[in-house]
Amino acid sequence: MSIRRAAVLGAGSWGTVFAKLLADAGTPEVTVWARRPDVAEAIRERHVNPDYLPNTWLPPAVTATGDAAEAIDGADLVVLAVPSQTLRDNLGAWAGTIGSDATLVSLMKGIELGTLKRMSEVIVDSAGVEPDRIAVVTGPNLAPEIAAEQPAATVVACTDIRRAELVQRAISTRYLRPYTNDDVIGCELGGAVKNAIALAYGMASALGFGDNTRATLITRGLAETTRLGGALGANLMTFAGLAGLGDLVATCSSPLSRNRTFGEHLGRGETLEQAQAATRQTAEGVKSCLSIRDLAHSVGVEMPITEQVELVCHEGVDPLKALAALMARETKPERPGVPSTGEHQ
Ligand SMILES: NC(=O)C1=CN([C@@H]2O[C@H](COP(=O)(O)OP(=O)(O)OC[C@H]3O[C@@H](n4cnc5c(N)ncnc54)[C@H](O)[C@@H]3O)[C@@H](O)[C@H]2O)C=CC1
Ligand SMILES: O=C(CO)COP(=O)(O)O
Repeated sequence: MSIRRAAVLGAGSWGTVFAKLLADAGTPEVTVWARRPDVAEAIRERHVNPDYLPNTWLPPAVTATGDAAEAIDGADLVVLAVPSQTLRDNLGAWAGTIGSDATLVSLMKGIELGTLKRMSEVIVDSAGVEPDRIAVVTGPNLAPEIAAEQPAATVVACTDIRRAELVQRAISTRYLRPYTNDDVIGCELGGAVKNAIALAYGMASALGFGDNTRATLITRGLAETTRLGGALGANLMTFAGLAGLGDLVATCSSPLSRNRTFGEHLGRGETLEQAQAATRQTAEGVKSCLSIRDLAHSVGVEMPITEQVELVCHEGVDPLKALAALMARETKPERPGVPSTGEHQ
């Protein structure tokens, strides 16, 4: 079985590149929903998204509309590519038009404020679909690099292996190699938390700290992600894979990352508002650091880097002071509570 018609809801960086990917992998009809009619028209008429990817030509199979119902009509694959914090409202308006056996794909990397839900949980709530119909695509996938067809890998996480394999086939190209994974919780947490850690990494970079500091942030960032995952029922091995370490390293090390770039602005002493004005792009970690911190508190897990990122972003704490607070924490074993032998070694 293969996808005949796909809808991609959201014409930002990743949504647009994902539409190209589906077309390159052989989906005959891919319709993008763009919020702005001029963006829909440019994609439809000129096969380019001038705002986000002006230098990427979109294949003929990709078209666009400003009417979400038109994009969704008859689609057997519905891809959600909007900011995490607007998903519930967006999907609430679209849910009734989604086919009863369509597979939903989540590209979002965030945790909802207030409900503390992962994106697939928000989809279940607002579209009223069973979790088995939702596949999460996540991994080290900076949109501009995938647009340029640079080789990369990704993960398709779904509890229904048949649907995971369907999506895997639908995005498998000579430049993207998708792996399946049944650990939806771990894959979504990896994608959401790495954005908060990339903010810290950006701050440290702008403050002039070198590779020891950066490697420490990546490694301890992964440790706190894994702790949260363990408490929420994820498979801990997921965090050593593409959706965990892979995405964390790509996002922290890339100047293309919006989260890292946002962190650099904060590290240079800008306020949240100044950094927002300077970047004008979605940096998911800025809001999700709040919900991730609250989620961690709700299950009694410590996430010191995420907590300090939240303090810098939302309480105006000086990034240098945040770093000093991390360094002054009580000393402890590297893996507290993990036995010296056993499955987690
Ligand atoms: N850009 C990237 O390299 C990657 C992004 N992601 C994730 O994919 C998700 C979407 O990312 P992008 O496409 O890059 O986002 P983006 O910010 O570039 O685009 C978001 C799209 O959603 C639309 N939208 C709909 N309702 C909106 C509202 N109420 N407020 C603001 N925008 C609204 C915007 O018009 C825009 O077309 C995010 O969760 C991001 O973390 C995941 C992998 C790679
Ligand atoms: O998720 C991403 C890469 O996998 C994109 O990261 P940014 O949102 O920080 O650009």
